[in-house]
Amino acid sequence: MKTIVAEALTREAFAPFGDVIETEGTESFLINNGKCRRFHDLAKVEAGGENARVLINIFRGTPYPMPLTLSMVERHPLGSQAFMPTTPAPFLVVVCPDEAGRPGRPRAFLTAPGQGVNYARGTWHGVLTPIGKEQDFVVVDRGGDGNNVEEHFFTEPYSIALPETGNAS
Ligand SMILES: NC(=O)N[C@@H](O)C(=O)O
Ligand code: NI
Repeated sequence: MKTIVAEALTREAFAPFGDVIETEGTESFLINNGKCRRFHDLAKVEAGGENARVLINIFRGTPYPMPLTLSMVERHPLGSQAFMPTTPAPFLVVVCPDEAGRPGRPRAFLTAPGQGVNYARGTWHGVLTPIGKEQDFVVVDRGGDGNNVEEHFFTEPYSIALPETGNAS
């Protein structure tokens, strides 16, 4: 198996795949008579196709052993998909560039506590991957008619390792 080591998630590194959802380095302004700070327009929500609408969901993810055996990635051709953790624990994000309709070599990112991600429409990604314990996420994605998931199974799985030695499964 080829091993890929996760890198720290940054807005710049993730830009080809979507948005990093965090307050750091973003525009914000006070609302509610100064009692609330709005961190505004952090990610691009896309919902295309017939009868498209935006869904707000909660995903309760079960952790995966590390290093992760990545045998499949998927994408959503009709909309974006955002994952925002409700607890400040890091999780694993895996994405692939698209190469003529097939996923290229995966890239893995370890989020900082509290960071979320928004996969741009059609971005190849691994499924939700918490680390070490069950974690809830607010998930914003697309509902409506038509099929919004395409899966790709690798002929040879990849091993996705965390940057430090914390890869014990
Ligand atoms: N299938 C589903 O809703 N979840 C996946 O899209 C995922 O990215 O985890
Ligand atoms: Ni998905």
